[in-house]
Amino acid sequence: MDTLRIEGGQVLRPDMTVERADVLVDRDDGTILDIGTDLDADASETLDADGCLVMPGLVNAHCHVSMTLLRGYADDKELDAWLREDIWPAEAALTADDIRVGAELGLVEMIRSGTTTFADMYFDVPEIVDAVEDAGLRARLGHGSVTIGKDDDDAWDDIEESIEIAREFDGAADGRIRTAVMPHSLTTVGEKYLREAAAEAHEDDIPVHYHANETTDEVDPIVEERDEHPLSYAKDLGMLTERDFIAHGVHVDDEEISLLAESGTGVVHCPASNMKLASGMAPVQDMLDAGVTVGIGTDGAASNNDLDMFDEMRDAAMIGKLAADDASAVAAEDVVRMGTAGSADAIGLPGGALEVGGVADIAVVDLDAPHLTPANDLVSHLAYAARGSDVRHTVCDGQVLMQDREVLTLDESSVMERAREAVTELRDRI
Ligand SMILES: CSC[C@H]1O[C@@H](n2cnc3c(O)ncnc32)[C@H](O)[C@@H]1O
Ligand SMILES: [Zn+2]
Repeated sequence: MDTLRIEGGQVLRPDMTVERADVLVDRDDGTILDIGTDLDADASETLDADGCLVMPGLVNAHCHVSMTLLRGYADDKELDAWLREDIWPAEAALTADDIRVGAELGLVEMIRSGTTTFADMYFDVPEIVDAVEDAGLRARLGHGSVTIGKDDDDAWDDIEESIEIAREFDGAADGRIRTAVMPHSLTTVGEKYLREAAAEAHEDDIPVHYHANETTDEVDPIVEERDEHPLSYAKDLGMLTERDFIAHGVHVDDEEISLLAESGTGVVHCPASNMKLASGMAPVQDMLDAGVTVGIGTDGAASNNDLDMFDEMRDAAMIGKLAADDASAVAAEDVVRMGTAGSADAIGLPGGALEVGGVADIAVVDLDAPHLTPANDLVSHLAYAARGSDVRHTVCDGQVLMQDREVLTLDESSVMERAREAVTELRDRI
């Protein structure tokens, strides 16, 4: 058997306790064989975790990974103006090669900061599939459809593309890639298209993922036109089921929180994007109290402006307290759980916890840094003090993606060089 032993570290267990232990991984099937102090001495390969915390790989539950190319391209605007005046015109000029190199750049950033799994909505999805296959991460990918501003034929083509992509690539990369049908939002996709997309997705047991209740500009027109709140509309459309998950969920009222809890629909909280675009403060503690499955996502690098899930957990804790007007709200344990198991549950992928028989998706965090000293409480450090750059090794599906801060699956400097060139040419085209 081909095995990997991560040795000498402290391990974060699913109940948020930390204990001294080694982790033994079966690299043939990518699962955890054992966790303990007396493990079989021989392993095919070892990773040193002395002075480190071994934790589940982080799960970025909502992203547009190729938007790394638009990092810093347009800042300091609210969502609608940002999308219409800057982002959508720039995206119209992106080529398939741009999408590929933007995805690779984002995947390098994720691997470097301990993210092993992500969910992504974009276009030219086959390029993203290839990049994920090479990089070795786990992902739920989908084509984002928009129908406003399109004639009926073009609108149906876009919806059909989302369904076809979801069917074609589900199970790709030895099962590491799963898919979803991804209509962009409840206001940018028309009612009949949403209904059909959800029905077709669910017929094949494929989830639906969309932006919802992100800004008041998005909520108010639905309430005015339909006399119901967006998530009640989504329920009528068949888009609020246990396998589905929404991004943002900022402006949700109590009734909508109950709908989310009853249906089991996941919510991906995107605190940095919500702050940067001044979209609002999501009632995260209320959602947790109601039993909603809440994960965390970075959103794209153009509204964040990085893909570091440690940053995101810290932001989630900070804004969660502000939103609840309660310093005990959205506590350290809560955000670490949301950035790992909560996200994995929301997007319906394995991972998010280190347990025997579970997938070997692991981040090893180097604690030997001034900002992580002293080690009073390691869960507190993960939530409030650690940074993506503290990650020393990243493992996904039993494969080592980064060892001693060297990314093994992608050529980092070549990716960065190609990304710079792509953006020089892109800016000429826009
Ligand atoms: C049609 S593919 C996905 C689409 O979503 C855009 N996008 C990026 N961030 C956000 C956000 O916070 N809310 C809504 N839409 C967003 C992205 O630029 C793509 O066009
Ligand atoms: Zn988004």
